[in-house]
Amino acid sequence: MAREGTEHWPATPPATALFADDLLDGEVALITGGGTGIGEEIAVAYAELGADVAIASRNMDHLEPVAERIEATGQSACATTVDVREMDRVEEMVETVTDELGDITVLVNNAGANFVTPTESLSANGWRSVVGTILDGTAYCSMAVGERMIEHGEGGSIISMGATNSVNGAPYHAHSGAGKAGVHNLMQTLGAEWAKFGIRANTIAPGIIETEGIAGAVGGELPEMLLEEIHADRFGQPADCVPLAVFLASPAANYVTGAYYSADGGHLLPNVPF
Ligand SMILES: CCC/C=C/C(=O)SCCNC(=O)CCNC(=O)[C@H](O)C(C)(C)COP(=O)([O-])OP(=O)([O-])OC[C@H]1O[C@@H](n2cnc3c(N)ncnc32)[C@H](O)[C@@H]1OP(=O)([O-])[O-]
Ligand SMILES: NC(=O)C1=CN([C@@H]2O[C@H](COP(=O)(O)OP(=O)(O)OC[C@H]3O[C@@H](n4cnc5c(N)ncnc54)[C@H](OP(=O)(O)O)[C@@H]3O)[C@@H](O)[C@H]2O)C=CC1
Repeated sequence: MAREGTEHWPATPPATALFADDLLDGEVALITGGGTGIGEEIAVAYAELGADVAIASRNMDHLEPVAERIEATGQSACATTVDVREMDRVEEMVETVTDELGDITVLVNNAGANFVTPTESLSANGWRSVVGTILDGTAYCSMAVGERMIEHGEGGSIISMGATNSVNGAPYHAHSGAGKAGVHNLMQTLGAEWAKFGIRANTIAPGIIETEGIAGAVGGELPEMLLEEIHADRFGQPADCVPLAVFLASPAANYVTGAYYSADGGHLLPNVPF
């Protein structure tokens, strides 16, 4: 089974082959969870298109190599540790990024957590660990960055990673699905409330994207049987999520807020005729 691309569902080309190379000139982007998986792809693509890029997560070992990739494009990088579940740490992160790179104009709430478990086996701490990262983390980062965007007075773009598991519910994803549903609702609220400040807030919902994170979440390899539910007949790659993230950060999306875009190869579309 081809994973990178198939005849009818080819791999998504690199951002530099799709967008003008100065599209994000002058932007300062902060990407939480930017040291791995989808966040890493977005971080490097933003830098290749002219943005200065900050990346933040709990483990500096994840961040340093990506900071080097960002700097290799000629843009400035900032790598700083944070646990997005703690508001004080989030405030420190925003302070550090602003001091090092200037006012943040694009926030990507990409830090995420998941593990697949029967709900009857989920402990309160397990619930908090995932919902805290997904929903509290997205809220804390949006509030801390949004406050500064409002003060700065030049608008901005907030992009959050949702997930298709939040749309219809998904067995064994109680914490993740509920948290991601909250993320989309939060982006809609911020899109409405902060429109008067020129701040846009949108959600990208990846389907099943092959990353080490999801492999860990399902306890190993993605089961091949999942492909039966995906019309594209391949799992997604991190690069499949990048064009939406570039679009939403760019002036091409100047009239787009509160929107929800899936990149899922048709995963949510019915596959039976009834
Ligand atoms: C369609 C796909 C949708 C979305 C996909 C993605 O997001 S892919 C991206 C995915 N990427 C990532 O997930 C990357 C980030 N993920 C992580 O850092 C960890 O996986 C984390 C989410 C557990 C948080 O770590 P941490 O150090 O903060 O926490 P901790 O280790 O201290 O555990 C806290 C509690 O959770 C419990 N628990 C844990 N595992 C299981 C399990 N399998 N089963 C049951 N329970 C489990 C653990 O027992 C404890 O509860 P207890 O015993 O005290 O009552
Ligand atoms: N892969 C998939 O199929 C799907 C992914 N998504 C979402 O896409 C996003 C990226 O996922 P993906 O790239 O697959 O997975 P990864 O596990 O690679 O990415 C998650 C990132 O979040 C960081 N992170 C986790 N917890 C925290 C925390 N408490 N504070 C700060 N950073 C944290 C991790 O870094 P560190 O360990 O250094 O803290 C890591 O870089 C997530 O929001 C995920 O929920 C949604 C649907 C499907």
